[in-house]
Amino acid sequence: MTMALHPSRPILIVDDEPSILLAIDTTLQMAGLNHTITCQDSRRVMDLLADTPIESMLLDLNMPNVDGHRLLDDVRQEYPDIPVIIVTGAVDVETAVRCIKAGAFDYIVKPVEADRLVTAVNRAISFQELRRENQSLRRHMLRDDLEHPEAFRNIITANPKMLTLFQYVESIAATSQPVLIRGETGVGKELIARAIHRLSGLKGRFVAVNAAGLDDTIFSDTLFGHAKGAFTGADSPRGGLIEQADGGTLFLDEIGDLTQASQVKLLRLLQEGEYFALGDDLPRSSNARIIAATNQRLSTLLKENRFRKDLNYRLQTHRIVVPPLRERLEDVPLLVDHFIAAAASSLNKPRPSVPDALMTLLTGYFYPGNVRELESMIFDAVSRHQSGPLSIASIQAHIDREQTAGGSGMSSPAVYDSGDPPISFSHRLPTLKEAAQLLVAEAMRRSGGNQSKASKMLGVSQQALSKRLKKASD
Ligand SMILES: Nc1ncnc2c1ncn2[C@@H]1O[C@H](COP(=O)(O)OP(=O)(O)OP(=O)(O)O)[C@@H](O)[C@H]1O
Repeated sequence: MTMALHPSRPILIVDDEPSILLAIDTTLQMAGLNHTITCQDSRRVMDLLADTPIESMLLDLNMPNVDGHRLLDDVRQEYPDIPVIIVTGAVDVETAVRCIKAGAFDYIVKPVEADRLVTAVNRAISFQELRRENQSLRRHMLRDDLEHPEAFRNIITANPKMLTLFQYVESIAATSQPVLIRGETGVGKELIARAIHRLSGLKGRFVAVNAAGLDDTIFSDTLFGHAKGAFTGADSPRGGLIEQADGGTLFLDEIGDLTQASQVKLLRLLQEGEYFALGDDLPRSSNARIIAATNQRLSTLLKENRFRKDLNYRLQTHRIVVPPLRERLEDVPLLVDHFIAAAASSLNKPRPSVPDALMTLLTGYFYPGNVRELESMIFDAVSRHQSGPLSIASIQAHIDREQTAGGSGMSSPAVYDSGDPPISFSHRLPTLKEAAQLLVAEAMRRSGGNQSKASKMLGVSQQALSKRLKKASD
């Protein structure tokens, strides 16, 4: 029987003397702290930390090459969350004070007493558990600020902007005014629209219509229905989707694609609550609440006279902008977990684990197709999965394809290519923050996920790159 590893992340022991490494390791193992890594060469420590998330660290001070003081400073700077316990032969008070001032978690003098060592390490583990619990509580507290968190249960996020957006949704859900939801493709606009409907108290149905590519006749027929004989083949009258949304919500997706004629009809519906079925002169009335969505910039369409000002004005009462996934990369690990569980259950497979390198790749990607793209990458990877951790291959191949093809061609704000010239932008320039994320993602892709190579390409230290990737995934 294999024993469970404790703690879940390893304890790193750094000392240049093999006999001391062995003694400390054995003491910890005997106390049930069996998840350890030992390192005799202090020059390797920062690389090791970049590759492996650790729980806590035991650090000798007097070592050749990089001494413990310098390492303590570097670790505190790059990984301030890791508790560092100094284990040293130096008994003088000044050294101890200097280490504690530099941020050491504890200070133990050699020869090491087993009890003292085990207590210190256990304290560091409890400290880490408390810190993680705090983080998770903070996430929940943000949700606790909501009156009806259950309305958003299928929207996975820990992003403060999204949670503020949920609060706004709660405050406007019960009004009868239209709502306009903007955001790139696949960010979850329809999920938000459904949450609004759930919170609205409306008894009718939620009916979704996608206006993309519909000419005025098809749009009108789909939405408003037709009278008998309205056109060839209209042998009997038929109600449109607006009838099905009576007393409920009509979700009109891709309204930026509406023809001018359809825009006039939508405006009438919004202003008067009236519409005409095709081939009918008598107006009918509707009490459906309208939620419209678009992934286009209406300001651009307005300037180009492709969207009516009066319609835009009518839609502006309640506006919601859903941030793209690349601006809330902290959601990626949560979404990955969620989609892996969903995919494993729908494909009737055991849940594979996610290797760190895969998570690093995923948290450095630009996501032109946002959450939908992540969802389909994960489903694809799980469906190909045989055994062991989830393979990086299909996801890496997807990212490579997207990047060499210059994005998905959807509403990708920046399209770039791995050949020369290296970067070209489509609809708008990315912000500096986006451009930095883009470069990091590209370097990680070109280096096959190798941080050391990627950091050289980017001209930053591996620690700086690792910090950036970690920040994105925390
Ligand atoms: N935060 C989220 N948590 C879980 N699933 C999500 C989240 N956001 C989006 N999804 C999933 O991603 C997919 C796309 O979401 P949705 O259709 O709501 O996006 P959209 O912005 O309306 O896209 P489009 O503009 O292309 O119509 C859906 O399968 C949805 O369930």
